Amino acid sequence: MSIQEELGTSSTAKLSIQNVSKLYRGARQTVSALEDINMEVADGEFVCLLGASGCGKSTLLNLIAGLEKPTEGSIYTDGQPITGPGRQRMVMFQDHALFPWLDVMGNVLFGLNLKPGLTQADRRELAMFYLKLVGLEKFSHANVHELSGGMKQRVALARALAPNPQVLLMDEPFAALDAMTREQLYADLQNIQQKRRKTVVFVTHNVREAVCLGDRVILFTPRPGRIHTEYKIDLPRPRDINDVEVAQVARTITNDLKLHTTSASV
Ligand SMILES: Nc1ncnc2c1ncn2[C@@H]1O[C@H](COP(=O)(O)OP(=O)(O)OP(=O)(O)O)[C@@H](O)[C@H]1O
Repeated sequence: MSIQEELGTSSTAKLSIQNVSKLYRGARQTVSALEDINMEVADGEFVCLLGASGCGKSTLLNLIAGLEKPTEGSIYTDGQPITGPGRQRMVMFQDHALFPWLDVMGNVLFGLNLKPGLTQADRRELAMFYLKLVGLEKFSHANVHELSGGMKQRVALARALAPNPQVLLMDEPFAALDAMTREQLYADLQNIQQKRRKTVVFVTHNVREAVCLGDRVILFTPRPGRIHTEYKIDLPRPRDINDVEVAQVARTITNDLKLHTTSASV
């Protein structure tokens, strides 16, 4: 594969989640984490999964990633059943999970090293392209411990984007950051999404964050997690989390959410 093909936007991914339930069977109890989930994610769509702690958001993300298997039902990408992890579905977690023994460039190269058909020079060029995209081109030789929390998450984002996956799965990636850093990352992520157009599934329990980022927000009920309501967010982009319109839509969703739980944040 040429570097030009690598840098092209991949654009045929679509997720289909059909009748998915997930039970965790323990020695003493069985937890029903998800029950009869049906949803589709269109190619290039940014979908936020929203709900209180324990409603199964991360479980669904792990099922889409292929890290776990549903107890019932199936998940398809481009019509093919997901049977395990794959390079077309990259995951980014709340904890950056960077390798401390590698520098910034080494971390971004990590996923690229597994890709066949690229020279080492191609890989370095691609890694630098993604470091530029997240605004860290001057930090390619920095060690992980020298970076702020926000910078670490930027490196994690560059590392997830570098293999050019069709689907990006993000599990509360900004939850541990301070408000100002988070706001900058909301702007950057929207900018990156405009340029690289991925199919994104983003887990959060922050209503405003979901409205700020999502094309669609899917609200889950608490255990067992079921889809309660879907909201199409038709606000213009780029959005700022402090926009009045974002706050208004968030207020509507929060009122719905309060009917089911008190532990989500606005
Ligand atoms: N490996 C596991 N073994 C047993 N139970 C689990 C496991 N993983 C998750 N659960 C249970 O499944 C339910 C859903 O958990 P999950 O982490 O998916 O929720 P969540 O909505 O992502 O929560 P949070 O917002 O707190 O991360 C919870 O009751 C949790 O305790």
